[in-house]
Formats: sequence, structure tokens, C-alpha cells
Amino acid sequence: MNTSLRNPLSCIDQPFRQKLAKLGIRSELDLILHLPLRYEDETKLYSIRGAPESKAVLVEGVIIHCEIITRPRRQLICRIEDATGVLSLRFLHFYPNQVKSYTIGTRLRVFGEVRSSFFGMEMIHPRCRIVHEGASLADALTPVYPTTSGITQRNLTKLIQQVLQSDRGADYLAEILPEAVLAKYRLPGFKESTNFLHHPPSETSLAQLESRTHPAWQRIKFDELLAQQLSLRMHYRQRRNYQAPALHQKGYLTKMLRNALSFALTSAQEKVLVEISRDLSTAHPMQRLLQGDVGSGKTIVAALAALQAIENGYQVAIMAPTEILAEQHYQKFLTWLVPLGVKVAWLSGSQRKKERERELTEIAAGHAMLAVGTHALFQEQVQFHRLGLVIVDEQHRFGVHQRLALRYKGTDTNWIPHQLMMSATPIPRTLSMSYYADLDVSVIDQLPPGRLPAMTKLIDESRRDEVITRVREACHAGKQAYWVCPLIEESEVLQLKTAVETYEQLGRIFPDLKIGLVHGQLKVKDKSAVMTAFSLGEIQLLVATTVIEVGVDVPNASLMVIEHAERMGLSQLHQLRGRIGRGNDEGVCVLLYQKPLSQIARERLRIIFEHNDGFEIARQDLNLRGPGEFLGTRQSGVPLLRFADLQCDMDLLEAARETADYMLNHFPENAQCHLQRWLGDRKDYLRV
Ligand SMILES: Nc1ncnc2c1ncn2[C@@H]1O[C@H](COP(=O)(O)OP(=O)(O)OP(=O)(O)O)[C@@H](O)[C@H]1O
Repeated sequence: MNTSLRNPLSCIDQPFRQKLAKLGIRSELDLILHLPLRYEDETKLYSIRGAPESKAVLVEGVIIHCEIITRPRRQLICRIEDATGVLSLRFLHFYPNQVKSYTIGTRLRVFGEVRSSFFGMEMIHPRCRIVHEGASLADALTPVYPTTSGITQRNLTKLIQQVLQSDRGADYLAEILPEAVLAKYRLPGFKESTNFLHHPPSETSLAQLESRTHPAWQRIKFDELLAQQLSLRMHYRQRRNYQAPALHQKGYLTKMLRNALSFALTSAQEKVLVEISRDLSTAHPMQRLLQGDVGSGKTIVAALAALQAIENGYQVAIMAPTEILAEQHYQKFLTWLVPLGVKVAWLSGSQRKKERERELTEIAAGHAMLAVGTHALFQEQVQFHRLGLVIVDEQHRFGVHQRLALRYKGTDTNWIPHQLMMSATPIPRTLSMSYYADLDVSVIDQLPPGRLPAMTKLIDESRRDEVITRVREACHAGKQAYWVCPLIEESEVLQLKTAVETYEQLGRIFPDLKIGLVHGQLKVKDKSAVMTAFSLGEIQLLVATTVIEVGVDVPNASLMVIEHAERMGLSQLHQLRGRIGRGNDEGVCVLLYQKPLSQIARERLRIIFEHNDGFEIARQDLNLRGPGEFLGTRQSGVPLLRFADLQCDMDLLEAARETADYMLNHFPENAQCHLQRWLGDRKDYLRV
């Protein structure tokens, strides 16, 4: 056999290889998995009159006219004819050779969309080939591959076919899935599926192929999801190889805190605490995601988990993504834990050096048993005496690497701390199964008793005066209110300017109210002074940017006005709205919007108006935006699926998840081979 057939990549020059690498093709196996985006049907020939409109088809005819015209712009017009009619071909870009070879009487086979125009039937920029009468047609649908400049479809087709037909191709295509799995999910073989997708026979349904519902596509998507699930499940199981301190439930500190609370935990909080407590008492690191809608009471759960570690003589780190949130946790933990004799430390990026050093010493000496902070917590200088538990709030706002960095802060190299991640952005089951298959998940699916869902009002900007009256009435009745300034994504400076202007403007409108302003650029000290004054009721109306989006908890604030609500995303609106109605009064959230509304803005406002349940909102948000956007760029390290689509392929995902466990238990070698086939050395792909 020709050696080039053995390894088509080995005989390719460096520049071309670099171009292939842009497409993610670095090996022969990558070529096999470089599957078509769509297909073209060149297996059927239509007559000119019989060609359907708005569909790319193959037509053949003899050239009866060819000329270059210059008005209205320079273009090549060529007319072909068959027994049924005449078709004009129009080329806005063309080569001199093309003009020369298109002589009258030449037979052309053209592929493109036919449409009726003023001058009759025409095709713009068809793909053309000079043929002789009776030339054979393609025996398979023509694949169209994702490509990049400098690589033609023909290059890709040729390379892929070479690999498929080579000796090594046979190895790459060997079946890895156990017979029982193929039978259970009625999946075709891997070789059969890839061969088919690269070269589908002419009778295949284009619709089935392009919607990716064809069994061959199902097999590929299943394999991709299986690789993802295997990788995550292995990650999950590897935890068993690590040691963590077994933090048994001793009960004395946790009991003291429970007794001091003015409320009893909800049964949902009790349920998740049992799960967390059980994990903490084992000698392997916990990795649990605690999900709960806004206001469901995650913080007290975190505090009780922290006390279980502290009772065992281990330290706890609590990390939050913003200063405001971290500071608020700090205040809460101070009030809960200091009366129990537990020392709490505070670390933030903007802290004075002296204060920071004092806190660092307390942490390193093990005097401070709990450290609360922002990203500052996982910097190198921070040394713990005996870190047993790491709690990460709003974990999706941290990159995966940041959250992993804290894991290695345990001082004893033989074990790593337990980890509890919290999220108030509910993640629909499809996504959490896919991306968090390496975590255990607990959900607080109940709000504390007596909470009334916030009432949402959609009000057009033209009725601003009514809103102003409402704010005044609420504040005079002893309530507090937020006024949230519009999100201006293009510029923080502009956002700040808007916030300051709104603050000044509202100051003139409400000379009778005490008004505060909080935004991201305020010094931490000032920010926390404003927040404290608001918590204590010294400020009645708080003008804020979206910095208050997460975690702010002032139960007496029951009214919120959000300006330009049409600019905000669903989860942001839900989070903001979650700041009110946290006490016993019903919250009212006024969404001021400005017309005209785009389709998506209208849809978002409808969803937020109709729903209060964060999981439902997240589900609809996912439908609206798709998983990539939904998880956002913040989730750095989010694996991308190339073929499967989590919204349509839920059944396949369930099957892949089940199969991953089955293979790890019964066919570990096949599981390894499968991972190698799909991930190779690209550890970032499909990994969390
Ligand atoms: N079981 C309960 N009964 C009554 N009040 C509770 C209960 N649990 C928590 N709370 C109170 O409810 C409020 C919201 O709790 P918390 O701040 O923990 O919510 P959260 O889940 O962190 O929400 P968010 O993500 O919006 O910050 C707090 O004031 C808290 O003290």
C-alpha cells in the first residue's frame, strides 16, 4: 500500500498542517471525527423547469449565451438550456479562464438554488462543472465540512477518505462499546456510523441527516456524551483515592447555633444538611454543589456545615465572588459564630496591609477558625493551620482553576479539604447532569415559611411618575427600597456616570428621603458603610448598580425599581428581584422598560413576569439562549460539545450517564480506550 495512504498527515506540509490544526485536526483520528456540517444532494438531476425553488439542486444544460456585462455592476451572465427551459447563471466574481471555457454548446452541470427573477429562472454563483452528455451522477450525498480559509472541501474529503480506507483507519474504527450497550440502546457500530456520515448513500433522507436524528448521528452523539460522562465520573471516583479529614458530627457548636436562631430550619434545609454532614464525616473529600433558589437559606446551611468542621478542630474558608457578598457573609458569621467563641477572620483584596497581615497570622496560627473573603483567599501568602472545609459561594462566578486552587491549601499533603459549592443560579437538570457529573448535588427546594413571592410589575418608562409616588409611599410607611440603575455593558465609566446621575436626580425628587448610593467603583470601606447604613435602616432608598445582584440580604427592603429592565438577562433579573421580600412583607419589583422592545427582551420580560421559581426561569433561559450562553464565559473551562445538543439529546445523555458507570464497573479498559479516542491529549475538551 502507498505510504501516503497509511498516514495522510505525515506527507502534508507544515503550513497546511497548521491550517488543519485550526480546525482541531491534529491526527488521523481527528480527521475521522471531523464530521460534516451538512450535505448536498448531487445524486439527482433536475430538469430546468422541474427544479424546485429555494433548495439547492443539480441541473444540467448546454450554454446558449455567455457575456460579461458592466451595468449595473460587472458580472458574468451565462445562459444554459435543456429540453424544458432556459436558466441564467450569474457570477459576480469569476476567472478569465471561466469565460474562455464557457463557449456556446458546452454542457454544464450546475449546483445551486434556482429562483425566479425579472429575467426568468436564475442561479447565482452556482458550482459548475463541464461534463459530457450522460456523465454519471454522484453515488452518495456530498458532505460539507466545517473548514477554514486555505482548505477546500475537496482537500478535506480526500484526506478523510484516505484515512477511512487505510490500514490504520481500520484500527481507529474498531468497536469499543460492549455488545450489550449497543443492543440496549439500539446503536449502530462506530465504523458503520462514521463511514456512513462521511459518505451517505443517495437514498438517505437529507432531513434526517441534517437534523442529526439519523441512527449514525445518534451513535456519534452518544459516544461524545459518553466520553464526557466517563471523564467526569472518573474524576468523581478518583476522589476515593484522596484522603480528607473525617469530620464527625459532634453537635455541641451546631446545637448552640441552632438554639440561638430565631427560626427553625425548613425540612429542605434539614435534608441537605444531612447529606452534607454525612459527606463531611467520611475520610474522602466531599465535593458537593448546594443549589437553592434566591432566599432559600443557603447561608445558615453553610454555617452549620462550617461548625461541624470547627468542632473537629479544622478550619473553614468561605469564598465569595464580590466584596459586598463576602462582607455580608462576614458580618453574618460574626453574629452567629463569635457568641460561640469562634474567631472569624476577614481577607479582601482592598484591605490595608497591616490589617491583612494580622488576619494572615491569625489564620496561619489556627486562632481564626473561619476565614471569609474574596479571591484574596487563595493567594499564595494565605497559609492555613489546618484547613478542613472550603465553601465557595456562587461558584459559577469563579473559574474552575480558582476553585481548585483552594483545594490545595490544606497543609497536610496527604489530604485535601472537603468542598461545598453553593449556587443561587439554579442549573437545569440537563446541564447539571452534564457539567457537574463530578459533583454530588443537594437542592434546597423550599423557601422559608411565610415568604410571599415578590409581585412583579412591568411598567413603561412613560409611567415613571407613578413609580416615584409608590417609592415615596413605601418609604414613608417605614419600608426601604432599592433603585437599580441600568446595566451598561459597553462601559463601566458610563455605568458609574448613570448611577451618580440617577442618585442626584432622585435626591432632587425625594428631598424628604435619606438616599444612599452604592456601585462597584466605591472604595470597599465606603461600600460597606453604605450597606451597613441600609441594613440598619439609616438609608431609606438605596440607588445601586447591579453590584447588589448577589447575596444582599436586607429583610426590611420590600420594594425594588429596576431601570431599563429590558437590558438585563433573566438570571440577573431573578437575582435582583430575590433581594426583596426576604422579610415578612410582600416584595414588589417594578421593572421599568423602554420601548421599542426586541423580541428577546419581550420574551425575557414575559418569563420574569410569569414565573417566580428560579429553576423554571433557568429552564426557560436555557431554551432561549442555549447552554453555551447560559453558562456564560465566566465558567472558564466549560467543555464544549461538538455534536450533541443538551436540549435535544436528553435521552442520549441519560443513556450515556448510565453506560459510563456500567463501563467503569465492568469494562474499565474499554472505558479508557473510549476516552483516548474522544479526548486524546486534549484534556480540556469535555472536562470540567
Ligand atoms: N428556615 C428559615 N426560616 C426563616 N428564615 C430563614 C430560614 N433560613 C434562612 N432564613 C433567612 O432568610 C434570609 C435568606 O437566607 P440566605 O441569605 O441564606 O439566602 P440564600 O439562599 O443565601 O439566598 P441568596 O442566594 O439570595 O443570597 C436570611 O435573612 C436568613 O436569615
